[in-house]
Amino acid sequence: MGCSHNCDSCSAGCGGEKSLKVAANPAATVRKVIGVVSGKGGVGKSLLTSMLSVGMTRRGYTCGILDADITGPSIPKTFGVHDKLEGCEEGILPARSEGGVQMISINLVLPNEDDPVIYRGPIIAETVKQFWSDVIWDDVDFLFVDMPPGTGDVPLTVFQSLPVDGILVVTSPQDLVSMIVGKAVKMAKMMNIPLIGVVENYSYLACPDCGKHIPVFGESRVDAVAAEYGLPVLAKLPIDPKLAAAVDAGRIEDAKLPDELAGALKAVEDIR
Ligand SMILES: Nc1ncnc2c1ncn2[C@@H]1O[C@H](COP(=O)(O)OP(=O)(O)OP(=O)(O)O)[C@@H](O)[C@H]1O
Repeated sequence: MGCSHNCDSCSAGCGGEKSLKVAANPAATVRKVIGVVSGKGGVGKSLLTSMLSVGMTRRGYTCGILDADITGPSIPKTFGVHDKLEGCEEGILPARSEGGVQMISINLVLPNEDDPVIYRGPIIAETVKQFWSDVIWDDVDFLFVDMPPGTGDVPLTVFQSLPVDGILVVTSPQDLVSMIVGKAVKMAKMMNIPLIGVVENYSYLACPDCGKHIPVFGESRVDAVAAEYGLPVLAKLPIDPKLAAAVDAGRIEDAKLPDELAGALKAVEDIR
């Protein structure tokens, strides 16, 4: 039998290694929690998180985003959400995009969106935990957690504290793919978190005149590396200026998502 993470009511006698899992808000319902991680900044992790939520919402699921990138939050802006969060006696109510994506982000709490977040590590970790324990997620099928890059404090907190059902690793052709995927695989294994697969972003640019695929950041090596770790490559996403413009305008929900995203959406759907 798997660990229930409740040592108080368990008789397994496994040595008393207490679970660090944090209980969700009693009024919240979240069916699956998916982490989106990357080895370094700027590879498109937040855009992928947003597109997965939009894509799964279009497939009829209720989606939420927990923006765990506390010092570099970008999710609300991508969805054009600027209202401050509200609460009730039971907890914090997530903000909602026009399309119904629920979200929580430090940017929805700060007096001004461009205020910097100057928190010490332990405060950042507590904030992320509160985004789980205090928020009344409303009947969410898939909660995507946008993680800061790397394998630092916040990913560790998320993996230890939240019931993560799987993670997606985002890379770019430029990345030191082998090392980055290797680190993510090892961390996930150490923390007993299933790896769903790898998504390569910035794979190519389609020439607007002839449609030829130009590998702007070099030839991809993601297939060989993913195979080495027994992981599927779920998508190779193009550089798409229209997507960048939609993000900048806060209109990601109006954007045409790349066809290549279908593999990643299916992989998420399959973990139901
Ligand atoms: N495939 C793409 N086509 C066009 N623009 C993209 C693409 N992927 C990402 N971008 C743009 O590149 C910028 C960086 O992307 P994003 O913020 O998603 O990266 P990130 O990995 O989350 O970065 P950080 O580590 O800072 O959180 C954004 O402006 C985003 O809109």
